[in-house]
Parts: sequence; structure tokens; C-alpha cells
Amino acid sequence: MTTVPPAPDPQPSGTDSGEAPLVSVGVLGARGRMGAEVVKAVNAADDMELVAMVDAGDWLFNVADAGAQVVVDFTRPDVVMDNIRFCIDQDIHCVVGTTGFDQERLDTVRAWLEPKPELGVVIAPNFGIGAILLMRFAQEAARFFPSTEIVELHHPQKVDAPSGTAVRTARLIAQARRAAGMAPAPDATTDSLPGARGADVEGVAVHAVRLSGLVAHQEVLLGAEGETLTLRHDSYDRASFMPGVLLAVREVRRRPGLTVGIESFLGL
Ligand SMILES: NC(=O)C1=CN([C@@H]2O[C@H](COP(=O)(O)OP(=O)(O)OC[C@H]3O[C@@H](n4cnc5c(N)ncnc54)[C@H](O)[C@@H]3O)[C@@H](O)[C@H]2O)C=CC1
Ligand SMILES: O=C(O)C1=N[C@H](C(=O)O)C[C@H](O)C1
Repeated sequence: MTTVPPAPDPQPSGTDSGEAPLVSVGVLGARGRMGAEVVKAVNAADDMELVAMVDAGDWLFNVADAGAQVVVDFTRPDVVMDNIRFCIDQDIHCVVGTTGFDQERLDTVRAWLEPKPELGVVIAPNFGIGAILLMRFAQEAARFFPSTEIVELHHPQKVDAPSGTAVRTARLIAQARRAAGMAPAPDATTDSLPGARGADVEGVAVHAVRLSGLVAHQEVLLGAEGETLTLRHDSYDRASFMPGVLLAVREVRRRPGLTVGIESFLGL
């Protein structure tokens, strides 16, 4: 008679199986356009476990009670600071895609992190790899062109304008222009309707278009005598942001302090 050895116990993934433990992830804004996409992406990632989904009106403590190690926030500029404060108080790392961060807000988050040197917060106005590359290319090109303007184009449900990406792009361009000692961009306009020349972000004009059918798009127009260069990026689907979001979730626990943008995770 042959004896059949007992089948090994099924091993859950994680430490028991000798594999790296799954990262426990909570999502804030889980029923929103981006939050719903993050829920799908985390569920599909074999190194992560979705432990909490929280939206407006839900109990924020759910993410802490569920043992989330990392929270991903895609909510609204008017609530995101409270969410980050809560996560830091609860010792939860944060990946934040919500927009609306100026220098003052970034400094506030840095100050909150000071007593928690082991904790990481990543705040990125754009997780799309193409959008990140566009920002880098624009920064590189800026010093060669006296004129630079930005046109950002988005779906009409977007609550903020200009986009966080456009503001960051403008600041990077302005920084490059200052470093190169460039004069202000030529502009003889004296008599326009208010708003006709867009928003002025550190001397760079930013124009915001809201149009049904669009998702998230940006053009940087650079001009010199007799030539122009147009850099354009298009997100046709919110799936385009997910590789960057998942990368940030994987990295945030080993990047203590505040990281703005995920360029450094991409080796840029
Ligand atoms: N960094 C990036 O790559 C990207 C950033 N965004 C930004 O993400 C943010 C969200 O965008 P969408 O998903 O399009 O907006 P959305 O309006 O579709 O989703 C926001 C969700 O947050 C929920 N919410 C509001 N207050 C909340 C609270 N206190 N706690 C938990 N949930 C709350 C809302 O009910 C809603 O379901 C915006 O700031 C947008 O600019 C959007 C796309 C990409
Ligand atoms: O609201 C959006 O949709 C987007 N928001 C981010 C921004 O404001 O830059 C990123 C992307 O443009 C999509």
C-alpha cells in the first residue's frame, strides 16, 4: 500500500511563505475617479493588500483600525491636509496625489513629520511617467527659448485650476530661467480682458481649458526667433497614473520625510 503524503498547508503570501510581506494599503477618496482606479490597481498588485476604502462621510479611523501601513489619498485640496495630519498622527505612511500644495503647505507637512523621523510622505502632482518626463524636458529646454507658456486641458469635473502639474511645471521652468539669468518673456500686451493672458505663475503664463471628452493633458509651448518647440503629454485613461502610484506605495516606507514628486524613484 502506498501512503500519500499529506498535502502541505496552503501558505498565504507574506512572511509565513518566506516571501516579503504584503504592503497593507488604505485608499482615501476610494469612490472617486482616481481612488476607484487605485483600488483596482492595488487589488491587482501581488505585493499589496487593500485593507480599507474610505470616502467622504466614512469613518477615517477605518484605515488605522484596518492596519494600513500606507494610505493613498486622492480626495480634494480642501480636505487633504487634515487627512495627512491624521495619517502622521497614526504612524501611517502617505502617498498623496491630491493637488493644491503650495510652499506653505509643504513646509507644514515637513514640520508635522519632524517628530516622526521614520515616517514617509510622498506628494506628487502627477504620477504619470510621461507627464513627469514632460516636466523634465520643459525644464531642460526653458533656457534656450525667451518665451514659454503652458496650456493645461482637463475634464470639466476638475475642481481646481490651474492643474497642480501645470503649476509645478511653471515653477520648474521659472527656476531654470532664473538660473540662466533670462529676462522676462517678451509680451507687449497692455489692454487685455482680465484672464485673457492666463494665470501668472512666477512669470510663466498658464492657460486652463476644461472640455468634455478630455482626461488630463498638458502642452508646454516654447518660442524663439523663427522657431517654436511644443511638448505635449496626454493621459487618455486614469490607468496611466497607476504605475507611478504603485511605485510610490512601494518606495514610501524606505523614504522617510517628505518627498515631492516621484522623479527620484525613477532615477531622474
Ligand atoms: N497626482 C496625480 O497623478 C493625479 C492627481 N489628481 C488629483 O486627485 C484629486 C482627486 O481627483 P479625482 O479622483 O478626479 O476627484 P473625484 O472628485 O472623482 O474624487 C475625490 C473623492 O474624494 C472623496 N472625498 C472628499 N472628501 C473626502 C474626505 N474627507 N475623506 C475621504 N474622501 C473624501 C469624494 O467623495 C470623492 O469620491 C484632485 O486633486 C486631482 O487634481 C487626479 C489625477 C491624477
Ligand atoms: O484632476 C485631474 O484630473 C488631474 N489632476 C492633477 C493635476 O491637477 O495636475 C494631475 C492630472 O493633471 C489629472
